[in-house]
Amino acid sequence: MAQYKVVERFVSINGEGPSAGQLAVFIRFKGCNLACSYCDTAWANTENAAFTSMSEDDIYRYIKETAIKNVTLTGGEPLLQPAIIDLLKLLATDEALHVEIETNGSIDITPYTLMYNPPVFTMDYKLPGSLMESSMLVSNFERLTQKDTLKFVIGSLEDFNVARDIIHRHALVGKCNVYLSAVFGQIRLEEIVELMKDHHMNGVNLQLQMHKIIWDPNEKGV
Ligand SMILES: C[S@@+](CC[C@H](N)C(=O)[O-])C[C@H]1O[C@@H](n2cnc3c(N)ncnc32)[C@H](O)[C@@H]1O
Ligand SMILES: Nc1nc2[nH]cc(C(=O)O)c2c(=O)[nH]1
Ligand code: SF4
Ligand SMILES: [Mg+2]
Repeated sequence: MAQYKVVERFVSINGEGPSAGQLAVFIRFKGCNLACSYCDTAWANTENAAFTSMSEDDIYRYIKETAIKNVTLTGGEPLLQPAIIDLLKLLATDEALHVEIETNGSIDITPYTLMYNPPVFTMDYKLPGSLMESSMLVSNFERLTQKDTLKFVIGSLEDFNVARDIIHRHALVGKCNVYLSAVFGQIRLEEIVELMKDHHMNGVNLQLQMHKIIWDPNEKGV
């Protein structure tokens, strides 16, 4: 059975995305192919980050032990785990679970959208301030459905303008959820709201990272 590198696992309220405010069990995988300027989990992406090697069965057993229905797979970049499709297929057999995956927009999600009972995707589009925009795979937009979310993490006016242009050009509102989030501590939330008002951004959600409000923003495992 395949092994997965898990850097942390915990139960918390989901602070982000379409299930924000609900309890979720989090599995955070090691390693990422990008290096966003603002990454709040860069520690999980270093070569020497401590991890637990877990099989699909180990992960599934842990999830069931928590008795929590919502599962969030994150990282690092979860789609880099070589056998992630096997884990997703195992979790998909359990209709009682609601599985979400956070992915960075650089990896083709097609195989994971075509499977039986696919997970809910929150996919980032990395904006200029991340310094990772050139890695974005725009073809992924076509794979997102109404249950999925395309998310833009904004750190500047330039980021906002690029996000707005992409939302408009690809007619994303109505195709999937569209979320704007702030690079934590880098831009005032009022500024984003004013920009949303100025540009009549109907159907777009501003999301806060609730866990960074509830707990110390640098706290792990929450
Ligand atoms: C740590 S990433 C892991 C999943 C995947 N690698 C990705 O980037 O989507 C989870 C989410 O946290 C967001 N994030 C990371 N650092 C952040 C920060 N400093 N402020 C706001 N959001 C941040 C990412 O943009 C992403 O949406
Ligand atoms: N509470 C909490 N909710 C989250 N939603 C997405 C997270 C992530 O790091 O992907 C996250 C996280 O790290 N903590
Ligand atoms: S893609 Fe996600 S995990 Fe990777 S560096 Fe960017 S925010 Fe961090
Ligand atoms: Mg996080």
